[in-house]
Amino acid sequence: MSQIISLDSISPLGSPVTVADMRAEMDKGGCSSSSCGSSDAQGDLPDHIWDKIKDHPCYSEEAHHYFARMHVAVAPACNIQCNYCNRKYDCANESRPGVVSERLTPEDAARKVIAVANEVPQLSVLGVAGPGDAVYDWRKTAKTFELVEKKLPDIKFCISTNGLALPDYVDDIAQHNIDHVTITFNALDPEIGAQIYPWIYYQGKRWTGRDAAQILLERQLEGLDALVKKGILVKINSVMIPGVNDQHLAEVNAEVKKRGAFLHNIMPLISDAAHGTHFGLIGQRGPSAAELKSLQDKVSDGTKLMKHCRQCRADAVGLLGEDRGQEFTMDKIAADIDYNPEKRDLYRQVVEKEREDRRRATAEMEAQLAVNSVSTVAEQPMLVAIATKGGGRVNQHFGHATEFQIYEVDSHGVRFSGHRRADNYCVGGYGEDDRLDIIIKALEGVSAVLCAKVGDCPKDTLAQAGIPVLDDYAFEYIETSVGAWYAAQMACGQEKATA
Ligand SMILES: C[S@@+](CC[C@H](N)C(=O)[O-])C[C@H]1O[C@@H](n2cnc3c(N)ncnc32)[C@H](O)[C@@H]1O
Ligand code: SF4
Ligand code: SF4
Repeated sequence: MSQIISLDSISPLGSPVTVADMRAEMDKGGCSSSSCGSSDAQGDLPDHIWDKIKDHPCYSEEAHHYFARMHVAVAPACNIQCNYCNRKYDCANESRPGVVSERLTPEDAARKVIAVANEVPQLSVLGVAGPGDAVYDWRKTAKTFELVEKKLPDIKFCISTNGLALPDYVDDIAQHNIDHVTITFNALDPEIGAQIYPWIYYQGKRWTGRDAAQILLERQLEGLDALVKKGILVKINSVMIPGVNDQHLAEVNAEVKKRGAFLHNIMPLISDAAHGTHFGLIGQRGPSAAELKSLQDKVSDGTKLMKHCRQCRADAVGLLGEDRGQEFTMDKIAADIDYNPEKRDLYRQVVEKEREDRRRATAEMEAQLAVNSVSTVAEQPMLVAIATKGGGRVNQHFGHATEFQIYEVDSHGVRFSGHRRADNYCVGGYGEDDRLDIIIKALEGVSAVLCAKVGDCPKDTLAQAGIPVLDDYAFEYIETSVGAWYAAQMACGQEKATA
């Protein structure tokens, strides 16, 4: 069968192959938020590890341009309390971990996975990230995976845990083909841990203070060691809490790296009195983008860092940075539903080609940047913000972006640096003018914004704030666009210097 396939023929969220396709797509006004990341290739990774991560949107920056995750909220119970967590049910419009619209039984969850797989061809990972603890609530987590595995044997399973129950379930985790486990690990020092965890429930007893933190720490390390021994990839989540553990997280990074964690994800504390958490109520602030970046830069020689985490809800669906969960609430899912693999299979074929093309174009651009470099002193990398709705391209209207991908560029190349949220909901703004103020604030330190299209008004307002917004690279690959923009800045600088 010969068939012409483009990513957008499969999903409007993918990256259309031709510029005309892309313009048509944009004109439809698609408004999904974006994906992110810089290319990462196999490098020194052995084949069996690369196979586990190459299509996992959280374990591979490159993959998260193309692949989606879904969380099913089957595990409501938790055995500890964190000062930053409030597990809300029935909440459609808050975007943070622990929040869900509806709790599911394993049977409902399995139906929902099939419904999503039929509609979202990018789907590659099924995760249980609460709203409580996937390992403490193990029976429901395991049952869900058992049911799904029968219908979608190619989907990857992923779980998140605070680690307290973990050592008791490592064998079960391995038996259920779970290749990816996240442990939240906020402190090696029990004095610091005691400021984060008011209590834990362990061996039929409630523990508090330093003792609670010490037990949790020991169980987390035991669980990490056991998983590494079994060859299961472990991601460590650490919540960065200024004045509590921010100065301590470099030590955590060194320890988890030493013990064989695959990735370290240092995430900012999300804190607001309206969330009803202890930290929110006492006014504990989260870190600024600059503080987070400074810590990430400090430890980036250590365990590989995840910088593209979106701190998803426990029922999130879609590419990272978008949440299509409300399209798949249980009232919209048929009682009897069969899986049709056609869209996912087609999508994977197209993505393979697109990824190869992007990698080649990026390598060519980076070689050119190095050739053109005239710098003899250490360069300060420049930051460029990208409006993208996935596919690794500059393909989103400025006005539709609820977040921007931030890339660093210098003559050594283009690197993904993180994302900055700029939506009204997130930062509490109202109205268009307010929104532009919020965006300008969110883009602090950024030298330019690249997008698919921008209106005159926002373009002028951002220009006055010293941030040019350009649509010259519409629908091109992100890395090649950023590289071309940087080369133009350098050429302009040289012209001025010789004039
Ligand atoms: C909701 S938890 C569920 C999984 C598991 N119970 C755990 O804590 O690892 C998922 C992740 O969200 C993080 N999290 C929860 N509330 C947060 C907040 N207010 N700010 C930042 N991260 C938060 C947790 O630390 C954890 O890494
Ligand atoms: S362990 Fe996870 S679910 Fe439990 S309170 Fe902490 S963040 Fe919330
Ligand atoms: S919370 Fe972070 S690690 Fe988990 S699914 Fe979302 S992006 Fe991936």
